[in-house]
Formats: sequence, C-alpha cells, structure tokens
Amino acid sequence: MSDLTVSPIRFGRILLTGAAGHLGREMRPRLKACCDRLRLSDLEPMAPATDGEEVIVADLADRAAVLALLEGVDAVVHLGGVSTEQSWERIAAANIHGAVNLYEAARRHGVRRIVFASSNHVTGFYRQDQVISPRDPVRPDGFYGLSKAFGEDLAQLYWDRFGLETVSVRIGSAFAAPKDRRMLATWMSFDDTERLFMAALTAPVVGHSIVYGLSDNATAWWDNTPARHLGYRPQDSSEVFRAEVEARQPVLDREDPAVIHQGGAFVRTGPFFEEA
Ligand SMILES: NC(=O)c1ccc[n+]([C@@H]2O[C@H](COP(=O)([O-])OP(=O)(O)OC[C@H]3O[C@@H](n4cnc5c(N)ncnc54)[C@H](O)[C@@H]3O)[C@@H](O)[C@H]2O)c1
Ligand SMILES: O=C(O)[C@H]1O[C@@H](O)[C@H](O)[C@@H](O)[C@@H]1O
Repeated sequence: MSDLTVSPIRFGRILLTGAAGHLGREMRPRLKACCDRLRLSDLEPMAPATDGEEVIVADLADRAAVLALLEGVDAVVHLGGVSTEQSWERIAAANIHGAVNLYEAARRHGVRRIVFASSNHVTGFYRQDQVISPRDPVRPDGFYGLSKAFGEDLAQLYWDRFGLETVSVRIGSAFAAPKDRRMLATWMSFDDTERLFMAALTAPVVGHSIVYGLSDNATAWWDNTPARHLGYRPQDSSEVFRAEVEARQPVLDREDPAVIHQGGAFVRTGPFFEEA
C-alpha cells in the first residue's frame, strides 16, 4: 500500500460501487484509510463489513435501491458496472440505466464529487502509433466503450446543469502486472490507481475532468497534459516487466486489428445481444 493511505485528507462517507470486483477489492482498504465511513456496494456478495464500513447489496439498475444507497454520501468512487464487452442488454442495464440512476441519486442527495471508472475503450479505435489526449474525439471500440462514453457525457451534463463534479478516469489496464505487450503501454499499478483516485477526490476544483489512468510507462499512447491540474504523479512503470512480457509474446501479427489499435482484442469482440 502506498504512502497516500496516511494522507491527512479525510472524508466523511465515501461510497465505493463495484466493491466485489477485481479493482473494488483492491481499493477497499485504501479508501477506508481516508474516510470515516466507507459504504461498499455491489450486485454480488462482498466480504462482511469491518469497523467503519457499511455493506449494501444493490443493483445499479434498480432506481429506488440506488436512491437509498446514496443517502448521506459525500463522494463516490464508481467502479460498479459491466467491465468487458458483453451483451448490449447487460451493458445497457448496468452502465447506461445504472449510471443515470447513480447520478440522479447523487444530485438529489447533494453529493459533491464522483470519480467515475471510465475506460480506455472510449478511444479504443485510435491506432497504437497515435498519441492522443483527453481532448481528442471519442472512438469507442464496442458497446462497452460506447457505454463509458455515455457515462462521461452524463457526467458533463450533471456538471453543466447541476454543479456535480466528476473526474472520469479512462483506466488503461489496472492489474497486478501487465499481461501482454499491449499492456506495457496501458498498465496502471494498484498503487498508482490509488494515487490517481486520491488526486481525483482531493483536487480542489475539477468540474468535469477527463484523465487517462496509466502508470509512468516508457511506451504510452495517452498524453495527460490537459489533466495536470489533478496533480497525479504516477510512481510505477511497466518497464520492469518488459523483458518477461516480450519473451512470452515474441512475435506480433501486425495485420491483426488487435495489434494495430489501442483497444486491443476489444476492437474485434462482439457485438453481442441476448437471444430472443
Ligand atoms: N481493471 C481494469 O483494468 C479496468 C480498465 C478500464 C476500466 N475499468 C472499469 O473499472 C471498474 C472496475 O473494474 P474491475 O476490473 O474491478 O471490474 P469487475 O468486473 O471485476 O468489477 C465490476 C463490479 O461491478 C459489479 N456490477 C456489475 N453490474 C452491476 C449492477 N447492475 N449493479 C451493481 N453492481 C454491478 C460486478 O458485480 C463487479 O463486482 C469497471 O467499471 C470497469 O469498467 C477497469
Ligand atoms: O483495456 C484493458 O486492458 C482493460 O480495459 C478495461 O476497460 C476492462 O475492464 C478490462 O477488462 C481490460 O483488461
């Protein structure tokens, strides 16, 4: 765990959605260290609440449940939702209707700020020989990326109309280690993820800011200059994994759309629909 967990900055109640998920389980103890009460929510069961925690099972698609979930919350780290290319119906329920339910409940309860787990798949159809910034137009690589682009537009609407602040974090690949050559560029360590979430929660003025979530990797496709005001300074780099990753994947098929585009295999996955 990084030094940031002993930051003197403290919150009242933070809501962490997607708490049963891969990143939610990693972030749970780290967020716990910076707030008085941490409310954890997911569709799936979570580890029982410890001191200072509240655990609430809720479906983001259930408007009434989400309205109750946001009561008494100061800030949200919104990780909940479908996190891969799945059927349009599943994506729409969690990432479209669920996002609207979350933002509307947050507005009604006077929540100040949301850190939204967006995704690099919002711009997955840019090529790997392009360096882009959060100001470039979106180019989603599937329904999943499209749903995250919707989430970002929703955040912009709730900032413009209601003054509810959001930092949309277009997370690259937040895993313990990069799994393939692509992730040498997209990887973000868990410690850097914590640093970025803390920067997003504590920067004094954010409006609706968009930032890419990556470590200080030698190879990078994303220029975060427009998000410098957040003060995020990654400390880790995928470079330490390069030799091992390249040895595991020595040959790349440069005709493969997944090798050409930033979104990797997502650019040729789906579209999926539920059977009638
Ligand atoms: N891990 C990454 O590299 C990465 C990269 C880009 C974006 N993200 C985003 O970050 C977030 C967390 O990612 P993760 O890797 O932990 O994904 P994950 O799939 O492990 O976790 C997502 C959680 O959301 C929950 N969820 C799904 N539908 C729900 C619903 N209708 N109501 C309530 N909860 C629901 C799931 O049960 C799951 O526990 C996701 O929003 C994902 O899109 C992650
Ligand atoms: O692009 C990536 O590596 C990651 O993108 C995220 O949006 C997905 O949730 C995750 O499953 C992918 O591994």
